[in-house]
Amino acid sequence: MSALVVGQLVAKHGLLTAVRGVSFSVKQGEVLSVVGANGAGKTTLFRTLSGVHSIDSGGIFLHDEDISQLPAHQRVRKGLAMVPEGRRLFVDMTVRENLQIAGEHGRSGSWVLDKVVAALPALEPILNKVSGGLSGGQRQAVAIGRALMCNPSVLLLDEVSLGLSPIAVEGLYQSLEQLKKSKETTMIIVEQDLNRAIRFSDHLLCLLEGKVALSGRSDELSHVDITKAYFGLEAEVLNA
Ligand SMILES: Nc1ncnc2c1ncn2[C@@H]1O[C@H](COP(=O)(O)OP(=O)(O)OP(=O)(O)O)[C@@H](O)[C@H]1O
Repeated sequence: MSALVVGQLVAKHGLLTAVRGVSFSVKQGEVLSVVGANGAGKTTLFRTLSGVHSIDSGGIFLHDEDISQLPAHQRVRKGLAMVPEGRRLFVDMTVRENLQIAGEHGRSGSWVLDKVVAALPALEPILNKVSGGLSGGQRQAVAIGRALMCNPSVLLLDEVSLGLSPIAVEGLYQSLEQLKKSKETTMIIVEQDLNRAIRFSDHLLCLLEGKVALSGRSDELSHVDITKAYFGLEAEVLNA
């Protein structure tokens, strides 16, 4: 069963069409990576899915329900949560308070504080620390924890490893692997590291200038095809 179905989605910034008729679907418990060069439309697509950017046309269906006209907070209540690029935490509050507040605004479900801390072990030693003093990797773990506290059936992760040290990225992806194994949460991720995106996801969608240039099972797509779609190159150029 598909957790999320997106049909012919179009989104604009003024006169510029950033997302041009994008369609895809993700099954419950699967991971989809959205890749593409700078300006390909990934962030606009995510902001449109989460409801902070309005669509021009097309449809977004969460478990068969059309959510495309709902405001962002109602989408969260229906089970669609986003970890935005650049983490926005309440910096004067502790990690625990940040997580608890998120829990009050989402759906009710099995993701309570203890379960979130078990899934993201990096949170345990910092629960009582003020969020403003955390490292980048710690802040990112809190941002993911906050999204989980909303009990999402679909979690959107936009460049979660941006600006983190290699060790922090490794730790973060170990936690995400754990989450993936549980099959409880469908994930759609934007990840700049193409190899990591391929390894971590079940399916891959490559955007080029707002359109789907390539999509398929991550383990069935060749590096050449992905690179070609990513940069809009012809195969002959790559092989030259
Ligand atoms: N607020 C905005 N106002 C006008 N144009 C915008 C705005 N945000 C993005 N764009 C344009 O929309 C297109 C898609 O941008 P978007 O940020 O969605 O791409 P992206 O794939 O996420 O890129 P990046 O990897 O650099 O974040 C680009 O041409 C960009 O210049």
